[in-house]
Amino acid sequence: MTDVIKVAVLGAAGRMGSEAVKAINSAADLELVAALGSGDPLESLEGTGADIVVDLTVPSVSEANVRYAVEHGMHAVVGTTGWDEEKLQRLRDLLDEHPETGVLIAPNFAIGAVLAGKFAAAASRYFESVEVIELHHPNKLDAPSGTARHTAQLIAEARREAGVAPSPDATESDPEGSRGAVIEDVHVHAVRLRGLVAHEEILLGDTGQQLSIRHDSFDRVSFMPGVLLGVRRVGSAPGLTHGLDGYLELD
Ligand SMILES: NC(=O)C1=CN([C@@H]2O[C@H](COP(=O)(O)OP(=O)(O)OC[C@H]3O[C@@H](n4cnc5c(N)ncnc54)[C@H](O)[C@@H]3O)[C@@H](O)[C@H]2O)C=CC1
Ligand SMILES: O=C(O)C1=N[C@H](C(=O)O)C[C@H](O)C1
Repeated sequence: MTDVIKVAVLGAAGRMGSEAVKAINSAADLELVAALGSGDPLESLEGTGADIVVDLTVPSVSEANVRYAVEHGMHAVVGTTGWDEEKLQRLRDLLDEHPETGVLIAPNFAIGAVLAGKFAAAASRYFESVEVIELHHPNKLDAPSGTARHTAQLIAEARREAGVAPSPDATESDPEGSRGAVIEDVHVHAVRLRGLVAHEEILLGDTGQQLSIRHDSFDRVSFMPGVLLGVRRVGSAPGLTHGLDGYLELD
């Protein structure tokens, strides 16, 4: 019989954390050994024997949580947003000092969202224009979403490699910022609407045609297979993996 993986969830009372607790409790090969909320010190992890920390908290604390895990010999699976290039580089530097440890930073755990990003990047080489729209519930703290940022970066990278120019745009005046955020030359628009969960649409346009690639998470259970995949894989994937696609055979 293979060993059971011991898992600690940070942000366990949150929307994602509470789903993750249920998913881990339902998996025969995983054991939930700690479920921490905002009042609980990280030191409560001591003595739990946790192999993996799952971070589903808020952007302001996620980096410190992951550093603590790595420095205490635990792998980490991270869904929390806010991991910009500076934070990622600091994490790579830390992992260089802990070469056995794995960290997965997953902007989106839903397989459909991962595929939408990959498909959009591939398609964006063949279209003159591309823009990203993300749509979420109004309780979301950050905008644009981590997923939309990641998608824009994948698109920008694919277009750079293919020598595609930035999308044409004749806008001369936009005092209210109607054209959205610009992430590596890709415009990203954020909608917050009661009733929504997590949605992303990538619009690709060229003369006489448009391609739309859309993903909808209607329920947070959509993220759980990805969380469980991360938990099962991170211990055998040392270093930093940015994006769940790093654990999938998609290329
Ligand atoms: N990667 C993915 O697939 C997904 C990522 N997310 C991201 O995950 C994060 C959490 O999202 P939600 O669950 O919707 O938010 P939420 O606000 O419902 O949950 C966050 C929880 O973290 C707790 N918390 C805050 N500081 C803490 C600390 N120091 N230690 C432990 N717990 C702490 C809060 O009290 C709260 O219960 C966000 O950054 C969100 O964007 C959300 C959905 C999917
Ligand atoms: O806050 C959310 O809800 C979500 N956050 C992640 C993001 O910012 O991309 C993932 C998903 O979109 C849901």
